[in-house]
Amino acid sequence: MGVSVATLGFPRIGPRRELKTALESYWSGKAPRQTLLDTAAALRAENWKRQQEGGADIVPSNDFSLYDHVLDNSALFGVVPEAYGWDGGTVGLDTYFAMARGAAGVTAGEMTKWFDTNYHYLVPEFSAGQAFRLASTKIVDEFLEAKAQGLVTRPVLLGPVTYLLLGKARDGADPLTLLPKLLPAYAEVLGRLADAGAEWVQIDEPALVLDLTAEARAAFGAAYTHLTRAAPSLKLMLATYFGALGDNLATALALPVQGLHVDLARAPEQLAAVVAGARPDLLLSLGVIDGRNIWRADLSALLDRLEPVVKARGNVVIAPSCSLIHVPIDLARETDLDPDVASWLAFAVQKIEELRILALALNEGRDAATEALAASDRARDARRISPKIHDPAVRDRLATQGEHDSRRASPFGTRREAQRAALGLPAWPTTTIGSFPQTPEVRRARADHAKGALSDESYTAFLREETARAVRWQEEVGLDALVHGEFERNDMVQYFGEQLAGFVFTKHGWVQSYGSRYVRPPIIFGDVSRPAAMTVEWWRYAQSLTERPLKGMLTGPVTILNWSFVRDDQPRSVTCRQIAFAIRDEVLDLEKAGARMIQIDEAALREGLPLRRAEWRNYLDWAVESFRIAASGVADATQIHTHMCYSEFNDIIAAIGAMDADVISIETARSRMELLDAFAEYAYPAEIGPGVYDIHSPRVPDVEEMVALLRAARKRLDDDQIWVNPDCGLKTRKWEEVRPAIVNMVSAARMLRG
Ligand SMILES: Nc1nc2c(c(=O)[nH]1)N[C@@H](CNc1ccc(C(=O)N[C@@H](CCC(=O)N[C@@H](CCC(=O)N[C@@H](CCC(=O)O)C(=O)O)C(=O)O)C(=O)O)cc1)CN2
Ligand code: MET
Ligand SMILES: [Zn+2]
Repeated sequence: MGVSVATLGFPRIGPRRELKTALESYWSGKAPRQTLLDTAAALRAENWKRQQEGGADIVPSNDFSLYDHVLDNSALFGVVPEAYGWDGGTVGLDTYFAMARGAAGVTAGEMTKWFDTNYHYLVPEFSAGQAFRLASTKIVDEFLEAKAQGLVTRPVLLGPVTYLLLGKARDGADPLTLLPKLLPAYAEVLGRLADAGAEWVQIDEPALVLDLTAEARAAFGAAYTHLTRAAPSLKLMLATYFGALGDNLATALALPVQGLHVDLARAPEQLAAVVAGARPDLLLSLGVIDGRNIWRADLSALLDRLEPVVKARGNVVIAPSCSLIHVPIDLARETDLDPDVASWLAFAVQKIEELRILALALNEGRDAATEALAASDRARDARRISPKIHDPAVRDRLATQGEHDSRRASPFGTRREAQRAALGLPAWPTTTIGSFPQTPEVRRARADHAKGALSDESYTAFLREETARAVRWQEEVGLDALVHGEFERNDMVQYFGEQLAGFVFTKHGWVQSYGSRYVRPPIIFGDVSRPAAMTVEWWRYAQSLTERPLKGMLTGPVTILNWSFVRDDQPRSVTCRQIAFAIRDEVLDLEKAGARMIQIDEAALREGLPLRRAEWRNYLDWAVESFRIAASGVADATQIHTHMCYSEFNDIIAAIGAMDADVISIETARSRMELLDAFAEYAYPAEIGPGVYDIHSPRVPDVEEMVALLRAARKRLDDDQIWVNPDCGLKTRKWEEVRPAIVNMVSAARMLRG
C-alpha cells in the first residue's frame, strides 16, 4: 500500500454556502424539510466525489453536520437535556435545532470555542443520572449513503474521552465518571458500522494534545481497551490534532488502536518521537499539511522529512493536520486576488492536491512529480523575497516602541473619577455591544454597492439613514451609552482588515463559525499599517445626532489576529504588535474627534490562548501588551471599553485585569452568571457588563429573567461596578427580536435602580 492520502473532514458549507441557504430557508418556514435534507445529501455526495477525484484514498463520512458535529454526537448518544421534551426515540430535527438555537420556551444549549479555533460547538450537557443509548442513525446512514455511491468511507466519530471532557454535568460532577456508562453505547455504534461494512473508523481525540490529569489519561486506556475488544473486526484510526501529544505521547502510543494520526503542522518536532515510539504495526497518519492556515506548503522540505519515515515504515498515511473545516474550500474561485499572493496560498481543494503530489513523489520518486515540486519551490522562494510583505516604516515603529506606549497615564481609580465627572451616567448604566441587526436590506445594499449597482453616495446615504434610525431608537428606549450600529461593516474583523495595509481578502473564502454563521477571515500576508482613519466619520456622524455618549467601536489587535489567517514567516506576536499600533492610531483619532468612550473588542483574546498551560504566559504577555498599546494613548477621562464573548475567564482573569480596560462586557447569559465568580474572586476593580440577553438565540428574554441575572451578578460584584448589556452584538438578530429584548433590558436596569 505504500503511502496513501487521507482527509479527516471536509468543509460542509458548500462552495456557494448552499447549506446556509438551505438551513435558513428551512428555519424561516420558506422551504420544507425535504429540501434541506436533499441539499445536505447533495453536498455530501459532491464532497466525497471531490476528495476522491482530487487524490484522497481515504475519505471520511459523518464529518458532515447540519449544525455542529459535537451536537451530532450528543444526538447520537441521546444526550438531550430534559427541557427539550424529547420523547426518548430518535432525536429528530426539531429537537436537534431546539438544542442548537433554542425554541419556544427553551433556551439553546451553551456554545463555546472548539479548542483554539473560531469554530463553536454546543457543549454537551449531562444530567445527574445521564444514560446513553443510540438515538440517531446518522453515522451509519451516511456511511451507507456513500457506499451506495461506490465509496467505502472511513466514518468519523468524536472519541468518548474528548466528548466527555468537552461537556458539563448539570450536577457539577466530573463528566469522566460517566465513561463506563458511555462506552457500551460507543461499542454499539462501532458494531453497527462494522456490520454496515466499515473497515476503518476515524476516532477523534484532540483532547490528547491538552494538559491532562492522571484520571483523564487513564480514561483513554480504559476506553480503547473496551472499544477495540467490542469491535475486533474494525480498525481504529485515533486522530489527534491542534498540537503536540507531548506528555501524552506514551499514553497515545500504548492504546490498542490500529492507527494514530498526529499533527505535524502545529508540532513538526514530534515526528521523531512518534516514529521512534510507534509499534511496527501501528499505521501512522502524518498530518503534514496545515489544516488551520492557508499557506501553500513547501513540498520539497516535506519530502526531505517524509522520505526517511516512509523508508523505515513502509506503509504511511499522509493527511492534513486536522479537518479542513477551518479553511476555505477552493482557491480557484478567487479570481480577483493579487496573483502573487494567490500563488502562495492553498485552500482545502489545493491541500488535497498537495497531498496527492507528496504521495506521488513518495511512492514513485520525486522524478514523478518534478514539475509540481518545482512550482512549489518557486512559490516558496518568491514569497520569501517579495517586496510586498516588507514595510520598513512598520519595522521602525516597532523597534522604537517604549514602555510608555502600553501604559495609561493614571491608575483606574483616578480615571474612574475623571470618567464619572465627564459622563454623568446613572447607576446600572445600559448599553449594547455595538452591532444592530444586519437586515437583508443592509446586506443587499452592501452587495449592490460592491457590484457597482448602487453608487457610493446612495450607499452612504442608506447607511446614514440606518444609523440615524438606530440612534433615535436607542434614545427612545432609554439606553445610556449608545452605539452607531455597525451597519457599514460586513464583519468586525474583515471591515478593519479591508482598510489596513498588509491584508488581502477572498470573495468566496467562507469558513463556518457556528451553525449557519460563517466568516471570511482576512489573510495577513505583509507588514500591517493604517493608511487612513477607518471609523471616525461614522462615529462623528452618529454622535452628532445625540447628546448621550456614543461609543467609538473598534476591533482589537488580538482579535484581528486570531480571526485572520496569519503569515507564518514571523512570530504572531510581531504581527499582533503591528496591528496594535494601527488600532492605536485609530483610537487617538476618535478621541481627537471627541469620543468620550471607545470600545476595543477583544472577543477572541481567550480563544488564542495556547492549549498547553506552559505556553500561556508568553501568549498572554504579548496579547495583553498589544491591547494596551492600542488603548493606552488616551486621556484619563476617556473611557476604554472592551468586550469578550463566551470566554471562560477563571484561568486568565489576571491577564484580563492587566488589560486595564475601564469597562468590560462579557457573555454570561447562557452560563447563568457562573463566569462572574472569577471576577469576584480576583476582586476585579473595574466595571463589568455581564450579558443578560443571550443573543445567539431568537428568544426574547423577559424582564424578570434579566432582573434575576442581574441579582445573581450583584451577589458577586459591587452595584456600582455593574453595567447592563446583552451578551454580544445584535447583528445576527432581527429587529422584531431586538426591540422587545432591549426594552425589557432597560426595564430590568430600572428595577435595579429601585
Ligand atoms: N470573524 C468573526 N468571528 C467571530 C464573530 C464575528 O463576528 N466575526 N463572532 C463570534 C460568533 N461568530 C459569528 C460569525 C459570523 C457571524 C455572521 O453573522 N456572519 C454572516 C456573514 C457576515 C458577513 O461577512 N457578511 C457580509 C457578506 C454578506 C453576504 O452573504 N452577502 C451576499 C449578498 C447579500 C444579499 O444579497 O443578501 C453575498 O455576498 O452573496 C456582508 O454583510 O457584507 C453570516 O454568516 O451570514 C456572526 C457571528 C465569534 N467569531
Ligand atoms: C463577536 S463580538 C462582537 C462585537 C461587535 N462590536 C458587535 O457588536 O458585533
Ligand atoms: Zn461578542
